Amino acid sequence: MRKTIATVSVSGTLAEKLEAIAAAGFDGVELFENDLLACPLPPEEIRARAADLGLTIDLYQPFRDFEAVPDDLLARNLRRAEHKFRLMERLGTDLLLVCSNVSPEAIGDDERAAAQLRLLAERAAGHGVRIAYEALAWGRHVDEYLHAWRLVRLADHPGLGLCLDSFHILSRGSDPIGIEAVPGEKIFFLQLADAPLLAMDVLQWSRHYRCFPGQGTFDVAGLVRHALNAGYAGPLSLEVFNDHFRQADTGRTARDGMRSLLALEGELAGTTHPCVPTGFAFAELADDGGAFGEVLGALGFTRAGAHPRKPVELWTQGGARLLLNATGAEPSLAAIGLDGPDPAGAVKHAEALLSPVLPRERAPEEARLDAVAAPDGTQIFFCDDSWLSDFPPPPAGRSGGAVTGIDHVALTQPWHYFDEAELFYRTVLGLRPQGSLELPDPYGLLRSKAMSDPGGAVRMVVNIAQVGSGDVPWQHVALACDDVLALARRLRAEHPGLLLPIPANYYDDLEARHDLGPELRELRELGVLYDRDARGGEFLHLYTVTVGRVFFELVQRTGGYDGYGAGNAPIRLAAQHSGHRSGGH
Ligand SMILES: O=C(O)c1ccc(O)c(O)c1
Ligand SMILES: [Mg+2]
Repeated sequence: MRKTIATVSVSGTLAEKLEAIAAAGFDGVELFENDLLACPLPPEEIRARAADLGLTIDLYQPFRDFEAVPDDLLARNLRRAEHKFRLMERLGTDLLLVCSNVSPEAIGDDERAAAQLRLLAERAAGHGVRIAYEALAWGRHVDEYLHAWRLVRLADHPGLGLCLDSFHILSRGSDPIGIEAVPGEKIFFLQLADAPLLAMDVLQWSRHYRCFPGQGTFDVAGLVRHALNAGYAGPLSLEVFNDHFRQADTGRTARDGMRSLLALEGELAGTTHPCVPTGFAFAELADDGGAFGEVLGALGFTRAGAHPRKPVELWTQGGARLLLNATGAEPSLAAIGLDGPDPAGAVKHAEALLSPVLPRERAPEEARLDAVAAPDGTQIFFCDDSWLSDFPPPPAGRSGGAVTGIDHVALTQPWHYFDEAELFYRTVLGLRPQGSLELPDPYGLLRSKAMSDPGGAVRMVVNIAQVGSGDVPWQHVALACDDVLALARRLRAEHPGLLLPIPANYYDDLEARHDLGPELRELRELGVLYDRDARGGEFLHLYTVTVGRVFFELVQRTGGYDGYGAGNAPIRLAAQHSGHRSGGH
């Protein structure tokens, strides 16, 4: 299907927007009036610029507060419209979006509204222009798409049809099934936006929080399916008003929009995700050649081998595999390896969704591994077992340590790319969002979203870099343990400075909330955090101090616990900040 996007959806000047939109592969744009008014180029030149870039101008918008007005106002509104029609001729576009009247002067009279819309369509036809009428969710009298359709039917003019906008329909909880009753040729345009579920006035919600399909909670694909069933054959057009998108990189947002439409098309075609990962193959830590060794040794990891030609070491414990890559960089989490049934297919899928595929020679070892860059720059490798053969076989026998594998990894996104990250993990890796949280930090608020495969084998937590709190871009690797208390006991005895201290107040409160009995004393002594879910599943966890940007979490899940101890995160954040500050930062 043709893919278009409203110019309001991305940042920049109109010239920058058009360039980025074309580069992302869109076929055309909805030209937003403000972008035109603020543009120094005459309409003919905008038209030529778009054409040079291979873009059509599919629609001009919005035209406001036209219908259902007193007669004297109608004359003025028609004069305003005439000006738009002439402008549209110069722009070479033939579809004008008219949104339902929000003015207090509008009259709640369908006959009047329809007659005036018909008149508008007649005048427009004289300029080769058609009218797409859209019900805004906050329209004065028309705020529902089926009401708009009644007016269009009543007006009965071939140049008058509907503009359907998924936000206005789904934000009000209207059932989109009614779209199927509209003849496809009367749906002149289809605008798509998703949104997070927020309890607020629809106008504020629409103007600030819209996002691309797949980034929110609406079933946008389901709505599109109804439009296609009705016979709609026009473009799929993104129309997003979003405070973050207005500040983000233009090209990046445009590519993200295209990724969203490609994924939506895949959903419509019923293609299931080809390559959901089945587990963590490894996490790769970059350091300056020794920063992590001491911590990993203390945690019970063994250095299983070194790469014959690269400064990369493999450290293992149980099923957890960590690669230490002496790049000379600040200690950080550089890459994640994911196991899956079809690594080559996974890369092809990622590439089709516009993920940057990283050059082969940047693979951490010789096996033919492909990687793509996640939105925060972390390399994601798609693996089978072959990479292990680059290392000498690990020593036989179990290490006897408490760590059994990697439970989850947490990455930090720049705050204006949070939605991009969610879409990436959803569509490229096939993970599902588990929940979104806002966690208090001593110096700000941390937004956090957990994503997981259906079986919980691959869990990723996406955090937003904190604004106004010193911008600490921490990342962490959480290691699953079979006896976290035993490990904590050993670490407290042998490496007293390694673990993050937890305040006594936390345990006093824990005692009040849960009847933990003697276990509480042990948690308190060992500085282990605790959480319990509604079904009695339990989570015990603790943290190491931070090395560069990275810290380790040690976790133990029992009874089907599926969360991340979110209630404890503020305690951890405060402890980390105080460590940083007393540490001379
Ligand atoms: O917020 C608005 O005013 C507005 C304008 C045009 C649209 O197509 C829309 O969905 C909203
Ligand atoms: Mg709209």
